[in-house]
Formats: sequence, C-alpha cells, structure tokens
Amino acid sequence: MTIYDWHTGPYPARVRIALAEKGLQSRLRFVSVDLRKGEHKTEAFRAKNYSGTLPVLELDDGTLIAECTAITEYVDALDGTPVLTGRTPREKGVIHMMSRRAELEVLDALSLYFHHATPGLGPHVEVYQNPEWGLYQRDKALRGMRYFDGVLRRQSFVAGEAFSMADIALIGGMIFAGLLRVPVPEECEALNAWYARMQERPSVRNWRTMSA
Ligand SMILES: N[C@@H](CCC(=O)N[C@@H](CS(=O)(=O)O)C(=O)NCC(=O)O)C(=O)O
Repeated sequence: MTIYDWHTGPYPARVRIALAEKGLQSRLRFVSVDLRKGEHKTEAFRAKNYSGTLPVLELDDGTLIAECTAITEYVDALDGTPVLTGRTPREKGVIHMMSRRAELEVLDALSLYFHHATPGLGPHVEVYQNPEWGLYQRDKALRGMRYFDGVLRRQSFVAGEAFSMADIALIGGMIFAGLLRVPVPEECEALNAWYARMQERPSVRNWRTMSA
C-alpha cells in the first residue's frame, strides 16, 4: 500500500498515528507530496483525490481512499488489535460522532483559519481567502477546545474510557494549534492534561519521523 502525505501535516499525522497504533507502518510506502509547491492541487494528483488534499491511501489493486476517517476505518479493519473505531454498534457510533466533532469544532476550524486568515500555503494555493471567516473559525476552534475540556473532565478519552480514532482526530487539532501558535485556553486543564498523556504514546511521539 502507498500513502501520499506530507511529513509535518496535522491530517497526515492522524493516519500515521493510527498506523503506528496498529503496528502496520512497515506495510506502507510513503510518497511525499509537497504542499508548499501546490503539488496536491495538480491535475495528476486530483486524479487520485478530487478534493486535492492529503493523505490519500492507494491500495495494491489501485483503489484510492482519501479522508482521514475513511483511511483510519480501513486500516482499523485490516488487523484485530487495538480496535480504534469501536467493537460494538454503539461504540462505533459514539467514536465516529466524537471524531467528526473533533474535526468540525477544532481541526477543520483551525485549517480554515490557516487557509483564510494567514498566508497559508501561499497565493498559488490559497486562490480564495476570506480573513474574517478565517478569524471566526479560529474563535470556533477555541470554543471547541473548551467543549472537549468539559468532555475530558468527565471521561479519560474523547469517546469514553478507551483510546480511539476520536482521540487521534483531536490530537490532529492540537498539533495544528501548536503549528499555528493558537494557544489552548489556560482554563482547559483537562484538555491539556489529556494531550500531555497522549504525547506519551510512542505513536504520537514519533509520527513526524515515520516516513524517514
Ligand atoms: N477532510 C480531509 C482534509 C485533509 C486536509 O485538509 N489535508 C491537508 C494536509 S495538512 O495540511 O494537514 O498537511 C491538506 O491537504 N491541506 C492542503 C490544502 O488544503 O490545500 C481529511 O480528513 O483527510
């Protein structure tokens, strides 16, 4: 299998962490797509992913799977342990919901802030920007962090009492916040404590060097 990704990206980090948690990273060939040069927006790459985003997983039969949640669900189904996307219908539903909420309320909001209210990847990629919308998204992400702080005051992990794909999605948001120097609100003690705990996991400590 081949993964098209970018070695410092928050979304690629989600798939790298999932692969490491499953112990499957050695089955992957990593192909770097240079976002700074706009390689992800070329016609050739869009033939792999219409959305022109990373990461994209290419199976040996040529099947292309984009979208971090979809790739993680595929990888999780490959091998038994640990289960990242839930064992029972209830677990699967709650984990998918909380993973999507981490995207909508933190990770994707920070991505929109990056692309609209900062120089982003440069004018050759950021062909449309709305700084007001971008700043609104940064405030949305801060609200989202406060929401997850509340969740993590009541439970050990984002979707309950076990590590899951939902934690990985929120870790992606925290990685993006760090890259953008968007400070986590000081009152978010539970969120900060959870993230410190997450960073002790080898999969989270080492994701940047996985393709080295
Ligand atoms: N919904 C997509 C979003 C993927 C995404 O935005 N990826 C980033 C990669 S990174 O910024 O995290 O490295 C990207 O391609 N950004 C480039 C762009 O949006 O032009 C997913 O979940 O995979």
